[in-house]
Amino acid sequence: MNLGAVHRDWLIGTVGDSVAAEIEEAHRSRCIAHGDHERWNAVLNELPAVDTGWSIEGGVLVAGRAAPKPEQLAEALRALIPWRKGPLRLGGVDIETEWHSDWKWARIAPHVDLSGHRVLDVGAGNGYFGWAMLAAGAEAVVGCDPTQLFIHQHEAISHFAGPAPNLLLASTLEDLHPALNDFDTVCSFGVLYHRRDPMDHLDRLKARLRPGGQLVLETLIIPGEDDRQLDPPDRYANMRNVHALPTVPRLLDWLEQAGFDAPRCVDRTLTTVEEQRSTDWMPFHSLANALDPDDPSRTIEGHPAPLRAVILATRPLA
Ligand SMILES: Nc1ncnc2c1ncn2[C@@H]1O[C@H](C[S@+](CC[C@H]([NH3+])C(=O)[O-])CC(=O)[O-])[C@@H](O)[C@H]1O
Repeated sequence: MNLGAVHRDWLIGTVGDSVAAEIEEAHRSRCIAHGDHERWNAVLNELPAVDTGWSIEGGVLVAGRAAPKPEQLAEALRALIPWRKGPLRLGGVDIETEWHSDWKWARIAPHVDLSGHRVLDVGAGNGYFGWAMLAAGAEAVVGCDPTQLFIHQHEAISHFAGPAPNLLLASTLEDLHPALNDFDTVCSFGVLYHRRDPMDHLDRLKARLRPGGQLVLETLIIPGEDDRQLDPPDRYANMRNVHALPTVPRLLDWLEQAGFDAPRCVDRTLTTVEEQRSTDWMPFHSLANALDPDDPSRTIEGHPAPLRAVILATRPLA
């Protein structure tokens, strides 16, 4: 899994030849380390050649002209299930993803100016938001995500979209090459609560920003105006890997402690079973299975149901 020419050229122009080669090699070796890589790669190699191009239409990422045999293409793309982030239309095939990621983006976009920005999207999934960010004027988006399936999905999307400065590197934030820094905007959507040490995550996000750059943080919170956090002792909404969930005041306090300027909350929204749901393209359990059937304001473990906040903050100039 090498990077496309546009992605390699962008890296070379940003970090130089030898570091770009190191980044590409780390990406390749992480992708091929997965036991399903050969199977996923075979799908990518069989994708039909179509006219490329992309646009976002009513929140749907539409990539590539309609393929001549849509049923065959749909069958091929099903081999990359579960499709979580979208909605997508690839080569004319509609992929109803688990998440209406366009709804999340609609809550974030009015508050951020990405014009001409180099953006880092941490935990980018299949890179859906990268396209939305390019459409909003970003110059280039570098996503990182350690989940190899999502990298293969990004390859499939890029096959139809054609060359674009929406890179997706197979890496955690912690392992991302140190030369990838000085971003104008760093985004972390849906990642903080998966980290055992939220302060460490915030420090790492700050380190990737240029002085004066903006952080856009989206994460699960709990309701309340007091300074508190929930540390789920076991699962939260069926997920094993959820750690601290703060109130907004506690979250803003974390950002101040991490040395960000002017942290502020611009949105709080309950996640609905319309926004996150099982579909033909993500046929496993989803949010509806994680809520108490008698009281959907609670998770099945008895915690407050998923509530998400969007926070903006700035890395100080000095
Ligand atoms: N250490 C890490 N570094 C980077 N990525 C990580 C790490 N650990 C996990 N991930 C990745 O973070 C993503 C979390 S999902 C949010 C996706 C998108 N942002 C969204 O907002 O829809 C959660 C959700 O669906 O809410 C997954 O793709 C992981 O592989």
